[in-house]
Amino acid sequence: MTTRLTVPTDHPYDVVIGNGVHEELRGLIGYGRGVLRVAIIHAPAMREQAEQLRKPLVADSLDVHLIEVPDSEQAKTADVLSFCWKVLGELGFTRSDVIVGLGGGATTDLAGFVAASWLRGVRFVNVPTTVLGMVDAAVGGKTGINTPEGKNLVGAFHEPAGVLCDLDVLGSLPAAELRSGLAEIVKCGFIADPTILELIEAAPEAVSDATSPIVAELITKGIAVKARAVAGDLRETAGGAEIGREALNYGHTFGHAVERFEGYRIRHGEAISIGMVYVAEIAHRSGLIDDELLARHRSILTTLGLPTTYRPGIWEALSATMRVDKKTRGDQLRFVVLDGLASPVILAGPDESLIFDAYRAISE
Ligand SMILES: NC(=O)c1ccc[n+]([C@@H]2O[C@H](COP(=O)([O-])OP(=O)(O)OC[C@H]3O[C@@H](n4cnc5c(N)ncnc54)[C@H](O)[C@@H]3O)[C@@H](O)[C@H]2O)c1
Ligand SMILES: O=C(O)C(=O)C[C@@H](O)[C@H](O)[C@H](O)COP(=O)(O)O
Ligand SMILES: [Zn+2]
Repeated sequence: MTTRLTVPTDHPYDVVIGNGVHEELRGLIGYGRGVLRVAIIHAPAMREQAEQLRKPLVADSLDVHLIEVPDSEQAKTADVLSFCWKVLGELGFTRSDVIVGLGGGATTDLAGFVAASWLRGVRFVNVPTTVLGMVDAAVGGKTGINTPEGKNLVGAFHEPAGVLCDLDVLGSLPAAELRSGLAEIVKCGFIADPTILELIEAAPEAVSDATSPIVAELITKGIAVKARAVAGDLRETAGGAEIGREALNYGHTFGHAVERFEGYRIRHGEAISIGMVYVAEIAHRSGLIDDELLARHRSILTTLGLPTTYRPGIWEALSATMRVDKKTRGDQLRFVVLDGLASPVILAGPDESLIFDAYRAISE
């Protein structure tokens, strides 16, 4: 079965989800727009998939180039970005040409930013190959790279022309990468769709197979949450009572600080898992959520084999990194917290002692 979800922004686009759907790439690229060249940006591990995507496009007389970039977070650097610009320059890549980002979230974040920055913006299609990429990174148009000072500090909002989730590629996904993607799906459950949590809690063992129907259902539900969140607030500018897209940042203020402290040797979803428990502790200590909802964070994430604790004794470093989080305004830290299940709100400027105590509660 093929599912087609539309992300209803000002420039709506489709997310196609199904098995063996790679041929749909043609439609998402959109041949009617004078496209001559396609550049497929991919990590080394995705070389075979890139060749597979290339064939039908070449048969359609397109000039298709593969741009191989380093794996994972090593791709999200200014040097790699600059390398991609050089290749596009040499190819004579024009505004009617199309970039394809093929791989996990790190690759699609980079490829999206290459597309956003080249000639001030060319079309791009994402072909995510991890659960995390499908459910989160490839959708919504947040693109970018890291700097030595922090995660995703340079980037642009640039929406893809389409997203192609071929579930067949998940057969080779390592278990740890599946778990990492499930963390972002659990996030969607806590902030917007508790049926996600119920599905996982009812059959935790079933979600250990990335190719199972339940994982496909969870991916579809997660994408639906993301599509709704970005639809009305693409640039994350909603304020006041309407939290908008910032809800998707649940667990990320602390999670990004952990990623940076670990030199990106921890997976994004693992860091976000710790970050969600951290922020649930903050909400609990602020009287916003009860014991049960706090405990539910620990229990579902632990059931999935995700971390819920972090190393002690490094508060100063984590706190300093959290201050360059994009939600910070002036010197005021802002956290996405819950004031109930599926009810995300912003907590601005919590007491330093409260956020430190929450750290102590999760560190061991
Ligand atoms: N733009 C957004 O809205 C957004 C949302 C969430 C996360 N992100 C970003 O996404 C990144 C994390 O993405 P990720 O978890 O996909 O990690 P990743 O891109 O680092 O990929 C993880 C690993 O899986 C490998 N891999 C990819 N597909 C595979 C497959 N089908 N089979 C076997 N191995 C495969 C990759 O080569 C890599 O080694 C982070 O940089 C995070 O900041 C962005
Ligand atoms: O799409 C969003 O908005 C998100 O916040 C999704 C997050 O899961 C994702 O990790 C995103 O890259 C974080 O963005 P940032 O703005 O905090 O860098
Ligand atoms: Zn994330």
